[in-house]
Amino acid sequence: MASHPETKIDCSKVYVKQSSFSNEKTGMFDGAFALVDIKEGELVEKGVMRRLPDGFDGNTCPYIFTWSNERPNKTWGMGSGCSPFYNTCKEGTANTHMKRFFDEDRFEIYATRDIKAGEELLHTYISLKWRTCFQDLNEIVHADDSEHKSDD
Ligand SMILES: C[S@@+](CC[C@H](N)C(=O)[O-])C[C@H]1O[C@@H](n2cnc3c(N)ncnc32)[C@H](O)[C@@H]1O
Repeated sequence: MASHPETKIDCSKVYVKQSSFSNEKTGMFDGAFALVDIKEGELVEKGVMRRLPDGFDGNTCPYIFTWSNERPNKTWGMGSGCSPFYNTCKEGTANTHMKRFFDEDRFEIYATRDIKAGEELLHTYISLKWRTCFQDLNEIVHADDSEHKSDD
């Protein structure tokens, strides 16, 4: 699909619909999906980040991004395009990775393996383990790990 060479936002390979993780038990929610086959290492989506006002507490909002390496994090951002709709999974299992350019307030999302058209796109949230609003989600994502641990 054609895009302007100077565009800062390109999510033309991605679409958003009801997530494959969504069901009556979890409640209905959306996710980002590959529109076309995407090769390992290929750019999936790129976009810009808009910083939220000082004092905004991102611990309470799951739709915005951790936008610094400082911990505890105080800088949060609103991502363009389909970026807010990517759901998450545990480390090492995601099919995409978000590269964050904090100095330029922009991001690029790359495929970590070949992705088929129609597959849900996932990346491991860097704040999954510590963000208050992800506490339940972190337990869901790592549920298998705790089952294995209790078996030990
Ligand atoms: C950044 S949003 C992702 C888009 C969101 N699903 C939506 O419909 O707007 C993060 C939220 O998506 C849901 N989510 C993300 N990954 C999930 C998963 N693996 N299983 C269940 N829910 C998930 C959680 O509600 C989480 O707080």
